[in-house]
Amino acid sequence: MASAQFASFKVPEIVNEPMRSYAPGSPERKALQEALAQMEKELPFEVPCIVNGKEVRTGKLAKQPMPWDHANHLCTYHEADQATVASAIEGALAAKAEWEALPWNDRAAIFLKAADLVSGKYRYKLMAATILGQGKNTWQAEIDAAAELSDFLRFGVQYVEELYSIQPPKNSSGSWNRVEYRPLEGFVFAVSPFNFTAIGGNLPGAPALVANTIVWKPSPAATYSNYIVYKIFEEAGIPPGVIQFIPGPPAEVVAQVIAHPEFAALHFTGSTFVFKKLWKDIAANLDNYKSYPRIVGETGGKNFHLIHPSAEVKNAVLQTVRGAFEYQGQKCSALSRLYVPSSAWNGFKEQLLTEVAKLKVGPPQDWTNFIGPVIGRPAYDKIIGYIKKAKDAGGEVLIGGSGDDSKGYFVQPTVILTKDPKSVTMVEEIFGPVLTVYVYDDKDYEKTLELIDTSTAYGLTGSIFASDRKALIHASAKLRNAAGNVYYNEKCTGAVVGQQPFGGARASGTNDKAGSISIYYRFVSARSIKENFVGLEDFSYPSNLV
Ligand SMILES: NC(=O)c1ccc[n+]([C@@H]2O[C@H](COP(=O)([O-])OP(=O)(O)OC[C@H]3O[C@@H](n4cnc5c(N)ncnc54)[C@H](O)[C@@H]3O)[C@@H](O)[C@H]2O)c1
Ligand SMILES: N[C@@H](CCC=O)C(=O)O
Repeated sequence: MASAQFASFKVPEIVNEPMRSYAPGSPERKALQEALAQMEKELPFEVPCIVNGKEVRTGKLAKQPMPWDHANHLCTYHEADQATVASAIEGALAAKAEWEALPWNDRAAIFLKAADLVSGKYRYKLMAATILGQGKNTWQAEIDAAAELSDFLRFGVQYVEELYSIQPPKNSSGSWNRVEYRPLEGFVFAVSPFNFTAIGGNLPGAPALVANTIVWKPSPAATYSNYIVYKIFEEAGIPPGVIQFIPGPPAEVVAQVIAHPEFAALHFTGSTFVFKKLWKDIAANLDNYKSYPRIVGETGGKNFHLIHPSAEVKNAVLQTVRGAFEYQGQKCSALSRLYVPSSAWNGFKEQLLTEVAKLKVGPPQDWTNFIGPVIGRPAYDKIIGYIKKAKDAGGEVLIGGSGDDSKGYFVQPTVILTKDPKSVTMVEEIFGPVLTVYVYDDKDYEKTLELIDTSTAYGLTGSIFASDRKALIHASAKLRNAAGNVYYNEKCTGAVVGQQPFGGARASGTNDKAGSISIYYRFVSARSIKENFVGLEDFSYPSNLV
């Protein structure tokens, strides 16, 4: 039976998923409340591995504790053992031929349907899992699990449509040139972080959209929300084997997968330390691979706000509060070093401390809390340890500085004043609600630009606050390589798919820009095709004639 053929088609118009307000009395607040109550009543859930569309229960159990109530867990999950990992890889390779052969419009339709399931039928369930399991408040869960995830899926279709349409502009007479965007040979390995449910979906989703098959290891601290994402892919029509869901002990699972000869690409988001380790392990295994693996990794940050003397203080203060403390500073983009001119410091400080004092800390499902828990015991200890190190190095805690781990992992929003712009909390990624301030002498503005550029290994995000346009242009030029996402008079977090392609260079990653067309190039292997229409009459050239 002949299948439908489209030489060309138009994908539906893609727009950003509108954010819902969750204001008191709104239908979305009621729906989310119901989803949370239902989930709290039914937990803990049991999560299997999924290989070739079938649930695998290895019996090797691990828990995803809830960070606001660590005595209880959201789910128990079956950790992939060696046999499960091996069958996930073989199954992904076996599923490849049929997935590659599926017409593009059908693949696109599956992802558009997945987006609608995220933003519709499963919106509140996904948000509830992100709130209870990853400790996001409602607004942060809406940004992530509802809006960003559906945006990744929908805009992805638009970007791949654009990519496939990039064709050679010229043809010699009697011939026709085309470029075919093949998926990579082998399978793609997605390793995702805890802090964004959307990134969990995008790491396997983006390479699958361009016809790769994927082995996906989610973060242990985001297992349940990521499992729901997997089930959404399945309901949307992604065939068995195309995405293999294998939670498990990170180091063991990852080592086994990247040792496979058909490992074709790593799609990673997480810490710089782990990414560097994986890159070295892949390099050490290079002779065993069929192809050169593609390595895509978006990693840590040490993001800055630079306040110019001409900045509008109220806006700079409020953007600083959001940038540093939303989601407890657990965004790769979170603000953690602030540079304020001495001429503005007194007023700035007063407003900053007044606003920070208003931030309410507590369980994420309580509507009034701005700050929830940090993700777990290691994170809590690390953050408290950094506050101590900063104090030991002479830093002055202006507000916060303490935590309470008796029920959940709560750290008070903390502002530290330092006289040393290269002190530990000005240069190392903390990944918690800790902001360090360096007050620069106005006459040292140029030196401060140099400091911002050179004092950390990272290059992810940064913001410049100035009302003087010349100052903005100058600082932006000087800090050109200090951030892959730079903002003017706006906080350094909150990139939106389709609006600010996201990622940074230096130690922050390969800067392949999630949420843009460029990420898709990394997961295709182009083939140039030249077709000749006119046969040769003779092998010799005119210049051979005498
Ligand atoms: N640049 C970005 O776009 C971006 C986005 C989100 C998070 N991040 C970064 O991610 C980090 C926070 O996320 P995280 O705590 O989940 O990161 P992480 O590095 O601890 O974990 C990321 C993934 O790697 C796995 N992993 C951990 N240790 C491993 C090991 N030894 N061997 C193999 N795999 C291992 C984890 O299980 C997880 O799946 C921060 O550094 C943050 O800046 C970056
Ligand atoms: N894209 C998000 C950060 C993702 C990393 O954690 C932002 O721009 O705030």
